[in-house]
Amino acid sequence: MLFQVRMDVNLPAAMPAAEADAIKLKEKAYSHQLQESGKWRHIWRIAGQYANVSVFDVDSVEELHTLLTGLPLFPFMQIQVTPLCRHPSSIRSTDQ
Ligand SMILES: O=C(O)C[C@H]1C=CC(=O)O1
Repeated sequence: MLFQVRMDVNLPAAMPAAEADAIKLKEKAYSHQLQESGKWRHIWRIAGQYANVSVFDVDSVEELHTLLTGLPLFPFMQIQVTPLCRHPSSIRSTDQ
């Protein structure tokens, strides 16, 4: 099951830089692990914003929920989830 996920990050202005850097490092490692597993298919920065658009390939909505709530930055994110299905005009398989 494919889902588009938009993540908008809002770290508190009062958060010490070292704490923010530590969370971002954990987030990067978590994200790399999920990208390597194939669960997190795409991640794109939204130009000019501390936000991304990602595509997740998961077995269930519950799995997506578990992965998203496990993000180290989850407490500081607004997340929008959009289910995706194959477009009839697409020349690509869902594997690409
Ligand atoms: O920077 C972001 O968009 C937030 C988050 C998502 C992956 C990651 O490494 O950080």
